[in-house]
Amino acid sequence: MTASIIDGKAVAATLRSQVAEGVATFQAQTGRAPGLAVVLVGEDAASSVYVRSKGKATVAAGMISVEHRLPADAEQAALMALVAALNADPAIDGILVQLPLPSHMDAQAVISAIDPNKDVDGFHPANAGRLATGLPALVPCTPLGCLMLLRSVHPSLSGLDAVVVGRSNIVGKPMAQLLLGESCTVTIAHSRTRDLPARLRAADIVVAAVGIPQMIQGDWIKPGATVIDVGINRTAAGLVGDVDFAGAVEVAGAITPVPGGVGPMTIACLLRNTLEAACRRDGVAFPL
Ligand SMILES: Nc1nc(=O)c2c([nH]1)NC[C@@H]1CN(c3ccc(C(=O)N[C@@H](CCC(=O)O)C(=O)O)cc3)C=[N+]21
Repeated sequence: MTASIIDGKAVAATLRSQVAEGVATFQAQTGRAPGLAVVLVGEDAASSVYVRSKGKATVAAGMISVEHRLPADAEQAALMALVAALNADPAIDGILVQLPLPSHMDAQAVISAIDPNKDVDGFHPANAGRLATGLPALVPCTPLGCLMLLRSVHPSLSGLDAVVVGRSNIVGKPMAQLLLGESCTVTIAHSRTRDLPARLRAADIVVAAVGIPQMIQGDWIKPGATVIDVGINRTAAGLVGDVDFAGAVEVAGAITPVPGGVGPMTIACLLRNTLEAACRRDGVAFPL
């Protein structure tokens, strides 16, 4: 069996055009465009890749894109002051502080300082708690994008066995919450999990978010399973995921490529979340 390739670029393009339509309606209703502020502290390779595509996509969707750069040695207080100013800025609907932050900064304190209503990353404890309790929340972009890709393969996920590999606050934990909300039976595996291959061989859905290049082998995949690869690892061989694609594509039913899978969905979902935050702030209907 050879898996079908899930075209994240195409699904993301559709979502982006839906967001652009929603932005036009929002502008007609409110007389303004949604605004997204991205804050970068220092230089990080992954963050720079992300920011390049994101700025273009924000403007293409008809939104206002604002970028703030602080030097790598900036004081925490300077970043906190910037976040406070963006919280108070009526033209800004979404605030994204690029992670990772330099090690002298307290990332959790910064995330907690963002107005939860402008937290388009969905990383604020208020949004994490709302997601976990089933309340309306801004949902982290990467897991939301993964869910949309899964839905493009499985109109219903109810009762399926899902294994999320990775337990980060950014991907693994919110991904597990979303899958639970879809009535999957969810396992979160991580570096201390015993016999990961055996657990994966029982999984209808695998979401790989470990950050180890090509760690998950093809013969760990259940025949016909759907594999979502969140990994973006730069290696000598180029950009690779957390899954050994060449092996897994021979066994899986459907699989995301790297690049062209989850990455483009993360950016499209960021635009979606920015429109959602703007609609909520202005009390107009969110069309998506
Ligand atoms: N607060 C915060 N939120 C984030 O969401 C966040 C962050 N910080 N820090 C950095 C990481 C990284 N990230 C990516 C998103 C999309 C692609 C992406 O679109 N990748 C394309 C192209 C990759 C390429 O060609 O280099 C692809 O996978 O097809 C990559 C990386 C978001 N991040």
